[in-house]
Amino acid sequence: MNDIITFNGVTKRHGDVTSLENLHLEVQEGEVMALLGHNGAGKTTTMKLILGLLAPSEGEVRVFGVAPHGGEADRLRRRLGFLPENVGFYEQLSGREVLDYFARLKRVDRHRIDDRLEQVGLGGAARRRVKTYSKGMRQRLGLAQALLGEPRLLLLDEPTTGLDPAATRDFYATVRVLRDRGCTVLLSSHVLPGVEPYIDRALILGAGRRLALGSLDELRRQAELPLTIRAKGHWSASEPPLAIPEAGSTPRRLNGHAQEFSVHPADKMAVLRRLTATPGVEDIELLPPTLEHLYAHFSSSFTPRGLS
Ligand SMILES: Nc1ncnc2c1ncn2[C@@H]1O[C@H](COP(=O)(O)OP(=O)(O)OP(=O)(O)O)[C@@H](O)[C@H]1O
Repeated sequence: MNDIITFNGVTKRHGDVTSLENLHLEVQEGEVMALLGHNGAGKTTTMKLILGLLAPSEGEVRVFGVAPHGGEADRLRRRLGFLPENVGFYEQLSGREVLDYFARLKRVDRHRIDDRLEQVGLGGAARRRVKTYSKGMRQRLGLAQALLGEPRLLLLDEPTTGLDPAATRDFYATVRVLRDRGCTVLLSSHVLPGVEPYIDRALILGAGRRLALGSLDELRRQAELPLTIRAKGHWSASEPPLAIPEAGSTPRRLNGHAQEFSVHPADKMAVLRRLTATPGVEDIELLPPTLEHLYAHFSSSFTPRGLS
């Protein structure tokens, strides 16, 4: 696989403030990478370095093999699509007119505007004024704007902030189609449950430093957090809780129909074997740590700026 983005020991300083410190990162062609971190962790700085809006203080950034703030910047920017946080549009224009305006600004083919609107599910609303669009439709118009010129790399800064779960799902479903067509996507988000099903890997930043990097499975292996095993059945309040010695502790009783064990990953199979052989257990659910659990785990290992 080709690396589309490479950060090699990148540090960015603004006077006394270090917004990114010695970051090493490779983003490969066709992957969706999430950039996660608290406010001020360095996510926007990372995006600005990729866009060539900032130059590194130390180290080297390469995008499609070239330095984004160097002599190739203009040519490179045509291969990038960017959806900034809080994107704003002229309310009186239709979605189609907004895209036409951006296509002229970007000097890209205006004949593909209708395709872009269809691609993000706004074909039917193309001639409606933006002021009549919902928040979800505006974000999808922002995505259509980022797709002008058919970029091979998309940068999405907090693209689903303020969207409800259904609109978030629709937005990321569109992003997944783009990924399946070979587009590389880097997105930042605070809405972890919404983004979890759609990402290939996550980079967790804390105070400008890399705290963790990997796929969900890799992060789970690194974190070694317990998983939840839920046994389902019918138990009366007077019955004792299930006794599963391999689990190492007594279960939490959720109600008369479910009991939950917190199990170290290494003990998972032994607990499952015991539960399947236990009378009264009718069903078993496995709940691995979510992206939110992993994020909390890795970000608990650093001190936020100003508290050290
Ligand atoms: N031009 C600047 N001058 C001084 N400090 C800056 C500048 N740009 C960024 N910073 C600082 O660098 C740190 C990282 O900022 P950045 O905007 O990259 O964070 P972020 O993770 O995107 O945060 P948020 O989630 O709030 O958008 C912050 O402490 C910020 O105040």
